[in-house]
Amino acid sequence: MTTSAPHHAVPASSAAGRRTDHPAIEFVGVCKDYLTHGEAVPAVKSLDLAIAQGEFFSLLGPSGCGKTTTMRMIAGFEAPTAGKVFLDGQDVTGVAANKRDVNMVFQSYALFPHLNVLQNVSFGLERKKVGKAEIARRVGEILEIVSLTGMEKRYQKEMSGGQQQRVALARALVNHPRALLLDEPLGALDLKLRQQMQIELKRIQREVGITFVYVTHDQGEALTMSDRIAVMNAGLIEQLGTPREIYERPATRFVAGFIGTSNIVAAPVSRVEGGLAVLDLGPEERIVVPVPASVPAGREIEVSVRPEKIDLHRTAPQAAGSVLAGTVTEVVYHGTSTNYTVSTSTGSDFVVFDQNAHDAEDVASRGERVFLTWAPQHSYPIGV
Ligand SMILES: Nc1ncnc2c1ncn2[C@@H]1O[C@H](COP(=O)(O)OP(=O)(O)OP(=O)(O)O)[C@@H](O)[C@H]1O
Repeated sequence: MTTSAPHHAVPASSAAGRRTDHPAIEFVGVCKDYLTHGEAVPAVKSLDLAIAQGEFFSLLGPSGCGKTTTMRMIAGFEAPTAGKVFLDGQDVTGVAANKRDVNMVFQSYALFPHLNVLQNVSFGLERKKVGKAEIARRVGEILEIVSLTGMEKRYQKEMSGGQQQRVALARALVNHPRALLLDEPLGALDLKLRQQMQIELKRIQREVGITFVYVTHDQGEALTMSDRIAVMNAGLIEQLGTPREIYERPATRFVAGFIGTSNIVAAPVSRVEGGLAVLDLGPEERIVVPVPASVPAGREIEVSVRPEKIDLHRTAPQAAGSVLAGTVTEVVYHGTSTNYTVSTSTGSDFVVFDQNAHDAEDVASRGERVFLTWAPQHSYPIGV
């Protein structure tokens, strides 16, 4: 096993009883090329990343962006073409997968069909020759955490998909790995069960205190469960932050478009007043957005605003912030909200989510002229 001097220090914390001054997982200048038909094709390009002890960390991005490759390099199933991988401050770049003390959970549960729940979860500990009483204690504890107490005698075919995934989780957690890697583990479940399991997974992670690295292309899933998210695109991290930071302040156009729905307008700054840029779009139409002092009048910027931040009016409003006029082209009733598409003079269609808190006669109809307003702090410039 190759080891190096401790890498660099972060505040001490504990995960599964482990105390260390290092990130649970760290990538330094990691690149991964795959050799395809004699040609090196980059899958991960220069990744620097530190995942804290006990963190629920998600890698989020579209198909082919390099999420699974990144995960496989943590597990040791792939070796980086360049750079180093550290676990708890220890250089594991050349260490075999079975010596890394990380476990993986996949979409397919890969349970032993001829073993019951108890036997499936005990299997790894028995192979490690852990004592019978200790196995019973640890298995009992983990089955309680994943809410499977009472199902010890069941076989795979006698359980629902969600229950099978809990067994797979219990089996992966029972020997207290340094980190648990989860690759789209809820992909096979239907929507309702998936949403239940998202909340359950977060609770389980909090209870066991083990670092979870979660791979998904589902932004809702990542926003619901993660402490932090790395949004990946074409082998690079586009943005790394808390769910709120990623959603409220997408750093790039890609992130703004990939996470939720964004309305984006590009226009020159007419003037800057007290930290707010005003983009005049017509006699009564303007966008008002906070900008840093470095943005001068005359510069074209892209401004983004989320659909739920916009108020829709059927008569011209008196508003201090942004005002746009437009025509409703689409009205879709969603139960909790009505979603409007509004064609505006900016050349972009705007999407507005209107909470259904008012009477049915207040709903605007297709073809109607409407006004959109939102507060300055609810829009932000992209990449400024
Ligand atoms: N073994 C391999 N050989 C050659 N190319 C590969 C191999 N594995 C992955 N790739 C390529 O590397 C890139 C990243 O793949 P990766 O599986 O990491 O993406 P992903 O984000 O996990 O995608 P998905 O969500 O579809 O699983 C893709 O372009 C993929 O085609």
